[in-house]
Amino acid sequence: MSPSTPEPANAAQPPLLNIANVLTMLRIALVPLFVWFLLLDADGGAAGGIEATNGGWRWAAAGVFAVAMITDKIDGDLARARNLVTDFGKIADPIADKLLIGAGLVMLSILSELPWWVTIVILARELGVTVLRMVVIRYGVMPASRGGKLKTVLQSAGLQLMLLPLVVIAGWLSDVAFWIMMAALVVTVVTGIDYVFSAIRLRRETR
Ligand SMILES: O=P(O)(O)OC[C@H](O)CO
Repeated sequence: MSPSTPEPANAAQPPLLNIANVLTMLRIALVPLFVWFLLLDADGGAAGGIEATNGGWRWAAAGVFAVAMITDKIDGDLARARNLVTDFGKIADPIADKLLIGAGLVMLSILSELPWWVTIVILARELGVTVLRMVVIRYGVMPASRGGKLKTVLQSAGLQLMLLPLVVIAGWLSDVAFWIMMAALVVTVVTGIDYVFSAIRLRRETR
């Protein structure tokens, strides 16, 4: 897990309104739609809760999630290939990922498909790293590390599988989804600690 390399804030920046940043904002805009589709699919469950009916809306929610995660890959690639990397993008991109993945985790816990403790540990790390980024912004921008990117890939893959009505397709895929989510949990915690060291380094280097 290599630590992220803190970067001093860029003086000369590409225009803020560029295709990579627009895709990031689109990803944020897809979050309410994704949650709405999951709610449309849900029905009254045991003990007054709600549970998935695994109907068409669930497929639609899984589709919106897939589209949003594809924009994550595309905006990163575009930003690097066309020199569109901005400080705004470095901060907004991880936030967009966290909103989408956070919404997915909370919804799966509400639907009793993911233990709340998994959701809480991941959300605590994501919130902590976001706050840390804001706190150290006066020293420079702390971009996503390679470990952080791996964490997002594992979280997205686990969530994407869990969002598909796997019980209907093949039960064993539920186990695969669960273990990917456990791997995501471990990488989430380890990279969270790694960012703390990165922030300390960034502060030391710019003092
Ligand atoms: O580990 P973080 O918090 O920097 O997030 C990583 C991003 O989601 C990668 O796109």
